[in-house]
Amino acid sequence: MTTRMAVLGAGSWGTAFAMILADAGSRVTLWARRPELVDAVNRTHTNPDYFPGIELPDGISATTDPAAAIAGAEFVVLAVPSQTLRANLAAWAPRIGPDTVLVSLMKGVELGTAKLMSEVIAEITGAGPNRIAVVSGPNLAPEIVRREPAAGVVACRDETVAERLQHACHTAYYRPYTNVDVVGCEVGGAVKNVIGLAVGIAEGMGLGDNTKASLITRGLAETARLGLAMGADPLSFAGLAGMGDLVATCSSPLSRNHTFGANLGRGMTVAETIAATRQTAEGVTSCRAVLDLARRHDIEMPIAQMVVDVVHDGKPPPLVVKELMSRSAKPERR
Ligand SMILES: NC(=O)c1ccc[n+]([C@@H]2O[C@H](COP(=O)([O-])OP(=O)(O)OC[C@H]3O[C@@H](n4cnc5c(N)ncnc54)[C@H](O)[C@@H]3O)[C@@H](O)[C@H]2O)c1
Ligand SMILES: O=P(O)(O)OC[C@H](O)CO
Repeated sequence: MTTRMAVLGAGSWGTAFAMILADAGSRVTLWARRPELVDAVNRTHTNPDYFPGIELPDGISATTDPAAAIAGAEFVVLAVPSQTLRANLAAWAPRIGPDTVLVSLMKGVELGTAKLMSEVIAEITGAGPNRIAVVSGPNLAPEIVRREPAAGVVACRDETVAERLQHACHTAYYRPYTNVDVVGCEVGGAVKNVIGLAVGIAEGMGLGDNTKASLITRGLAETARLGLAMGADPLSFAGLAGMGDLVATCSSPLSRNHTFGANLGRGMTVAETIAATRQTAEGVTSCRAVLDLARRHDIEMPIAQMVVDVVHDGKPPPLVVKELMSRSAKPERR
């Protein structure tokens, strides 16, 4: 029997992941807020707002009615901005069945609570860890919709559930690996956006590859420090949701976080950069929540601090670079 999937959120990654699921053989109902977009998906099999000219598989249909999308779905895939998930899910939760698996595509931390998306899902729906999964890894949506080969991670504390999801999103161009370390995969995904901003800032300032490689490597060190304090498996940070995603985000002009940082490094103001960014750059808000999380776990995250200083406290990039470089000397493993 064909598996039914709901993807709630028809932005960049929601649309690309719906394509993966449909290419892997499921029937996918994509929920979008705007009737014009729903109409375009159903009539023309395209999402003109995000991927003009890309033909979506026949297995995808769209609706503005979340209840219609959720009804009968084995997996409900959540693809909205991290900061709106709580409110969205509160409205959707009464429609979600007791056996449905909830899948987070999001890479952010909730501002105010410092909660990971899996924690918000558990809190709002009451779902246990065997019904909450996360997809992460180096998955720039514009490359995925061109069906360029990529690998990803599907994480769930229950390995059999992770394997079911793996099967549901395994295609000729998308190779998902299972992982039971949900926290590690989520921390990797959320913090890489913040490091992507930092690398973008450096690039925009005209700094070169030594600077960028140093930020990536020390960024991974601070990601792992936070993850370990939260109970993550250190090996996850050497994997696709850690190093893999960091490399993609920090090297690609397709990354919204990287581009946002580069605009700031070039001298654009935060307001100008926000105006120029049509899509979700999670690190911009999540950097403050990541720092909050670090404080709660008594962890130092100097690069995340530098990003907050620039993005939220208006410090000029050259000043934060100077501050970062004048920190006291220490052993590499601390
Ligand atoms: N784009 C990528 O390449 C990519 C890859 C992996 C993970 N992600 C993650 O996926 C998540 C979603 O990102 P995206 O790229 O799809 O962003 P996006 O900006 O392209 O799309 C977000 C979607 O959410 C909708 N939305 C915005 N505000 C909303 C609200 N208040 N209520 C309901 N819906 C709302 C938008 O209309 C849009 O359809 C982010 O956490 C991002 O980090 C993105
Ligand atoms: O465009 P970004 O910066 O949100 O990054 C997209 C994906 O997370 C890359 O894996």
